[in-house]
Amino acid sequence: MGKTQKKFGKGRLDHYYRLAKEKGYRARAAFKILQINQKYGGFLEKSRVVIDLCAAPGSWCQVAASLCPVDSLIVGVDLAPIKPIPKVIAFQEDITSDKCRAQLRQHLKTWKADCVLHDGAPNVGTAWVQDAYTQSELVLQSLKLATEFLVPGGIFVTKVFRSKDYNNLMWVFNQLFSKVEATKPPASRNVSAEIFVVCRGFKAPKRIDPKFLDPKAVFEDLTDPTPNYEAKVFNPEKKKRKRDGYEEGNYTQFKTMSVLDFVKGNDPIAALGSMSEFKFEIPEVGATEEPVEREDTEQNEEPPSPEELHKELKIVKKLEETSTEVKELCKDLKVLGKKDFRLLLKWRLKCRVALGLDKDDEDTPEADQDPTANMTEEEKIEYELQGLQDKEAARRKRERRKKNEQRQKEITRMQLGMLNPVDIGIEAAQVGSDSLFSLKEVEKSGQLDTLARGRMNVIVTNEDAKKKDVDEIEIGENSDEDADRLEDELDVMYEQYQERRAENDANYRAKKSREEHPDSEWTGFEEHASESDGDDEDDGIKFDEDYQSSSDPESDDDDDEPKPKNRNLLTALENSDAKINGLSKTAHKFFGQTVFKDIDGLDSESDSDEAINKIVELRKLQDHHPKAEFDEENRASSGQDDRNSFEVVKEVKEPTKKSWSDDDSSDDEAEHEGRSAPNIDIITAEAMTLAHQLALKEKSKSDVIDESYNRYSMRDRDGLPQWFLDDEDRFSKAIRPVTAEAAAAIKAKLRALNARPIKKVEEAKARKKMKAARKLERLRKKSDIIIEDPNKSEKEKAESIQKLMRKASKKTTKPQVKVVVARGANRGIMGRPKGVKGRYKMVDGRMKKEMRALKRKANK
Ligand SMILES: C[S@@+](CC[C@H](N)C(=O)[O-])C[C@H]1O[C@@H](n2cnc3c(N)ncnc32)[C@H](O)[C@@H]1O
Repeated sequence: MGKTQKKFGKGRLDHYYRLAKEKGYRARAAFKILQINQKYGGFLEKSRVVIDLCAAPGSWCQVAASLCPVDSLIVGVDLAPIKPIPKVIAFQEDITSDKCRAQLRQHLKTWKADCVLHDGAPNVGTAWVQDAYTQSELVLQSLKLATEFLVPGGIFVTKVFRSKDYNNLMWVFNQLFSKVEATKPPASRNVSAEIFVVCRGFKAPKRIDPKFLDPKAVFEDLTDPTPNYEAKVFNPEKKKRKRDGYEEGNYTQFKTMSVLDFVKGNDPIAALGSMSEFKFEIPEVGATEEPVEREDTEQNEEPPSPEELHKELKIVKKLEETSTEVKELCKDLKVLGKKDFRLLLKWRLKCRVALGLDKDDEDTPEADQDPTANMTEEEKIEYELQGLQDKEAARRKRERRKKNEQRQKEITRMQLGMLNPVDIGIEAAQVGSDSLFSLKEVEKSGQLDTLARGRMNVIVTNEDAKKKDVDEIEIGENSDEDADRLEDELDVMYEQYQERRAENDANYRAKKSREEHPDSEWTGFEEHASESDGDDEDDGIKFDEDYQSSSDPESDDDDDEPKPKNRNLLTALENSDAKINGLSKTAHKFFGQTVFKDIDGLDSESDSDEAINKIVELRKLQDHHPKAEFDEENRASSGQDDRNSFEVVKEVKEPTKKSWSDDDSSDDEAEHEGRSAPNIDIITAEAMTLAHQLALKEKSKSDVIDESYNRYSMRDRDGLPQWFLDDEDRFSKAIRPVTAEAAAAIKAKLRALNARPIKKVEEAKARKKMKAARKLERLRKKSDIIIEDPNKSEKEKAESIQKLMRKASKKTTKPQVKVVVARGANRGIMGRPKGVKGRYKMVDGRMKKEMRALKRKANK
């Protein structure tokens, strides 16, 4: 098989490749040094001694041999053998070895080099095994040789790669040379990360700090001193293969640390991010791979003795907070989640208090570290005021959070039917004032009976009545402030992580928007109560608008402003004139829908809930005929209500069979327009299975309701962080059965959906149709005129119409535009080019190429 030539990237055999062949250079790299030499004043022409490090196959040596003065000494060295070059001494050696240095010395004798060239790159030669050094280390090694052999004022040319080490290298070059410039000769491919640094004016210091030439010192000095371990929680680093091997002296990925170091260290997050285990042992000297800076011991202070450490460890172990859970968590830090980290951080704070490193907020005598000691009277007052304000704000925030959590919990329970109103009152009273309301308030307002009798949506709280109790909650929480702060930071990071995900992941965005606009079913009045502008008088209890805004546990966190205090606990609304024909506004709106318009008697004042219940029942029976005449008997008004029955009323779709059908044509959509409930489309195999089961009467409604009460539906979500809930929603959910038929149905449905033309095509077709219709209309009008013309005979009329029709059916073709490339005879001419008829367009020959290049650039 013949050799195939690569056409792209580095493998492309380009202009310089051919030129090198032409000129007899061993590599196209020759042009790089030629161009550098030209740019920097032809230094090779003035060099009598040149050392070429990493010279194989030897093109730089060839250039040097051709440019340097006739009797110059040119020495080339490489790991790979270099075929002999006239006027060049070449030998095979590793430039990082002492042997190489010795050989160079041997060849140079007492001379010094005017110029040291280095074009080394690991893994490009043939000596793969020896090529252990990284490019930057190789550069530093070559610099080392250069500093040894260069004359004062000499030139060092080296190749470097743009990497994180680049700046460090440049810094070192600048210390040793008076002029340092980076350049990329045209012969160097743009796709290559290489650039060349030309260091002129070697300073030839008498003594060079070995650190300047020590790869460890040069490349590690400037590494980020404080890695952000916190960020690692939500921004895990992309795992890279350890191509460089293990860290020096650390041949394991499992890192341990003594709990004492964790507790005493001032960067617990770093420890949590980098360690694998916290050991309940005293720290050995040098045992931790990453030495921990301690807050408690000053740099020059004596380290604690082993006895002291034992004592401290004992205290930590005996601490009440050092639970089995904490111990287990310490065993494998790499598998912990945010909640576990938080627990460990809290535990650390407690340990610090126990070890006397921190003071417990509760018994900290403020005078101990009185920051106001050096303040003027005015400053003191301001300081105190500020402190009070901060405290008040924090208290309010905590208070609201707790309140909301409690409310949320109770409302969820009530919605699930787990509580009746009396329970709520009792529970709230037990919990304290930080709940929905206090029973005393209810009693005072005289609404206790009303409350106990009926079902309610929301109970309004009286904020003032609670204030005195809130202070109690505050106790013991100050010590958690640090943990709170960390928690907040993590929450912010989680939000940012979600934003980033939303930006990059279209599926995620779609899912979110589905969550925001769910195709929820209408489940009765209560769900919509909050939307009805506080008109939900069904229970005789006013819906507090404030409540609505504060019921979102997240909404209040940023908002420290106190809410308006119009929270009268209960407001009797029996006499409210908001009722319309005996129905609440919501109910009135509902029965105002077209499906009810033929049902007589709904307007009558005597129509009460029982009649409505009957409607519901009737509709259930009639299912297919919602607009059927309502029996006279059923219209009779009757006694008192059982409002709960509304909750199960669902909108009945007209043709029932269509609700399960896969046909979602536009006609169908039009049919559904104007209805209150959305056109529910079955898109998952689970839903399809359920639909089949319901349709085949394998399952009843009550079965479905029963199934919805499972261990997942009763989950307590209050107070849990969003990231946790998101995870739960993803992984901890009921697995619904799927039948093969349902899966096949969904598959077929999706196939049909995909087979449909896209919107644009449909639109284009519609436009075409519309144009044709207009044309036809115009023709019709014209032919009408012809027919009505009294001066024409019937034959003439027929002919004229036929002519019209022929003209209309004639296909019109767009005039073609001829593209003329402006080259050769056409270049630079004004006006129509010779021999071109009709419409034409002059184009630049390069345009196509350039457009492509621009596109490529934009895509990068
Ligand atoms: C890009 S080539 C040099 C091309 C050369 N300048 C020319 O014009 O022909 C890089 C060379 O660096 C050499 N090299 C890599 N590591 C080396 C080392 N430690 N000691 C000596 N040579 C090394 C490789 O063997 C390879 O031949």
